[in-house]
Amino acid sequence: MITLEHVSKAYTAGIPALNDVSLHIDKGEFVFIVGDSGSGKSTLIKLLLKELDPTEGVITVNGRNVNKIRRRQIPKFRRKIGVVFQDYRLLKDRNVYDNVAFAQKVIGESNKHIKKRVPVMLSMVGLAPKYKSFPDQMSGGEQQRVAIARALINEPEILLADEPTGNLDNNNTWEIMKLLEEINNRGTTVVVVTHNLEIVKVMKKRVITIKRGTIVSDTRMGDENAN
Ligand SMILES: Nc1ncnc2c1ncn2[C@@H]1O[C@H](COP(=O)(O)OP(=O)(O)OP(=O)(O)O)[C@@H](O)[C@H]1O
Repeated sequence: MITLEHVSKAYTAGIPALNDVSLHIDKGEFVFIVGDSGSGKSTLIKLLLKELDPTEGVITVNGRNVNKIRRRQIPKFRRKIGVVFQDYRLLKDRNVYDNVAFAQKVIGESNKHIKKRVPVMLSMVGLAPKYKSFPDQMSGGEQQRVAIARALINEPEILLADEPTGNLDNNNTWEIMKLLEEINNRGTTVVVVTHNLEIVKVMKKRVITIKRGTIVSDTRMGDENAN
């Protein structure tokens, strides 16, 4: 599903942001990526989305060698990857329905299909009654749910979440984590970048820790019992 083989990324001369990283994430896994600020987590996400190219190494996502994807093939490649960010990135001048529908419009889905599909996604994230609300009228947790619905509406195989609970209080953080777990239980591979070690501890998933651009540990549920 996701494979990195000896991947490095240097922005400038000096210590690379990622340094000889190899990892494999299987279809259906739920993985946390943790590490201090500046350790290379966002760089890794950008490489997976082909927003950046590696300086060295091979990246495979959904069976495609990302290095070999041509510029014009990038939109199609990204369709199979849902992404959510800390700051939600919703369209402020569009309501909830339109924000979610937008992801389908850009890939040319028919209005008929969109009208059926958007309410299904909004129900899944618990926001069906709020379809007419605008982002500014919603809590952070609700906005993140809209972002998740938008990320999933085109049925991606992978959901990448970069600090999805970074702006949320404790309650909303757990609600979003439960939702991500549910999405994973339905078969989507979920990769969550976070600073929040509390959630990582409680969720008991695979945890990849990055330090100064290198993977320093990769543990699975239950491994931590040894400590
Ligand atoms: N566009 C860029 N140009 C030059 N250096 C960059 C660029 N983006 C990131 N870096 C550097 O690469 C390293 C890794 O950054 P990255 O954003 O991947 O870290 P991070 O783990 O996501 O940090 P944070 O948790 O603060 O978001 C840092 O030293 C950062 O300063």
